[in-house]
Amino acid sequence: MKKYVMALDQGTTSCRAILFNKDGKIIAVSQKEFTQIYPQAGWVEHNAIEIWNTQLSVMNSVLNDNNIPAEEIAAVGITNQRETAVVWDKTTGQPVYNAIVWQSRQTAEICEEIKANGHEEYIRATTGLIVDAYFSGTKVKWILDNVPNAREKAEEGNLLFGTMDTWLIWNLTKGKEHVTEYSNASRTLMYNIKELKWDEKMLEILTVPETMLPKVKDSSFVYGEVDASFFGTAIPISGAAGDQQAALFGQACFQSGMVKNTYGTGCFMLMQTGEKLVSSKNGLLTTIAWGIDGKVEYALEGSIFIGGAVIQWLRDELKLIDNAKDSEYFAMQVKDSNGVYVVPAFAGLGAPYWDMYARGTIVGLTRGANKNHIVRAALEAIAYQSKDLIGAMEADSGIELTSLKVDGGAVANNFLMQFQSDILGVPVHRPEVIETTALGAAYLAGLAVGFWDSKEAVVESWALNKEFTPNMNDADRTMAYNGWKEAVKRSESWER
Ligand SMILES: Nc1ncnc2c1ncn2[C@@H]1O[C@H](COP(=O)(O)OP(=O)(O)O)[C@@H](O)[C@H]1O
Ligand SMILES: O=P(O)(O)OC[C@H](O)CO
Repeated sequence: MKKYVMALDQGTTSCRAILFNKDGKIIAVSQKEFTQIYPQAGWVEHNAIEIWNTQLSVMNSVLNDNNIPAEEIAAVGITNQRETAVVWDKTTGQPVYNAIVWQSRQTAEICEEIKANGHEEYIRATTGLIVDAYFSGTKVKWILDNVPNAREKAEEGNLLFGTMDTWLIWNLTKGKEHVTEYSNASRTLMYNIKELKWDEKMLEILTVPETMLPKVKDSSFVYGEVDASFFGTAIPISGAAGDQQAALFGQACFQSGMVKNTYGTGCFMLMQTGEKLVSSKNGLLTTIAWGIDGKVEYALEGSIFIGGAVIQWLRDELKLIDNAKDSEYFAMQVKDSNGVYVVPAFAGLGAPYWDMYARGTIVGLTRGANKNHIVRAALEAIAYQSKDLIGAMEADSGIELTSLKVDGGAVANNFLMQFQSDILGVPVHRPEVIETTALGAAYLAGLAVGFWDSKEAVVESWALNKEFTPNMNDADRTMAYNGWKEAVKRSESWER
């Protein structure tokens, strides 16, 4: 009897396997971190084989540790860190280079060339994206240009490209399926989001042979089966989406104008715009939310590169805290940040600034500034960055935000949530299940195999955990936010 759907959440810092039951409740979780590789300042890479092994090991442990037979799994759904690009040899299955991570800035020069050649307008209109090292396309070009013999092999048709969904499906099906879906394709800089096909001109600009690219399918679709040799029985792989789009789905944002913000390593705010493709005039991205039954829906997105990662930095590099949770305690020891602002532009700045050369800074330090103020300012920075996006989103969509649905690991922090509500001036709604990314992937997979009948099941399973309401007057809000804008200016263009 099929009792569960297994969601694989292949995130920036860890792999998770999560089992959901029919009510959309979490039954079991297994999670494991993998290595972050920083070959040079501003570069971030992952070992794709380590990611595959880590993902497989958490799939095994979530079943074995909980005595759940694989026969009880109705389907596997995949959600993943987006844009991170891996290129591998299709005969050996070996990557020709590390996966280049979405945060990595090593393709900034390629981006400058593309801009100098006047392609920015075309790229925005065709892909919905901005010319920035963030997206997969320039990463693939970098690998082909820099790895010995890679371009030759690619032109002979021997190399394959994939984002992490594609890489996992290829491995889970033992090399039978080279496939992706709409939401991940829309982050590659190579996909035409209007005509729904790989874009010839983009492939020319990026010098990427089309033979490397996966087939693009619906987000709720049986792509293939987990090979029976892994768990003793074959399991359909029947849903996939980039993690931010999966979270939008898991938050049941099915009507135009609904917004969610996910606070993980980065911080990503998405507004669902239905079948309408809204072009941003304010530094947001246009992206595909998902494709179901051949029908594609769109979203507007504000992408912040460093969200919860600033808290990891306080823990791992500055050693100000022992664990992420402690940040709430220290922030609450002081009544404000004492004029201190942390701008965590460690990987440049994403929306709405799009500055590949910005770098992190702390401003406003005085003799009275202490550890608590810095911890508090780091948390506040996550909320300020999110506020930067709201104005842009309201202007682009013509819809005024009246509340915000949140999810992701960092929303466990009550101080952060309260400050977010204060600085936005609207209520913040935290759901019972904050793993909405995995939940979205589970639903996409379960819908394709009839485990759930319709999207209504997602709406029914959504439950409020806590509402945070604004408790700051307008003058204080304006003053605090103006300080943030000044601080951001100090970080801009630094590396240039
Ligand atoms: N209580 C907390 N307060 C602040 N940040 C937190 C807290 N718990 C987790 N985080 C941050 O949230 C991030 C983990 O969230 P998660 O959704 O698991 O991220 P991802 O999917 O990107 O790996 C980490 O960057 C961590 O520092
Ligand atoms: O690993 P996360 O959850 O911060 O998500 C990364 C994003 O998908 C990058 O675009």
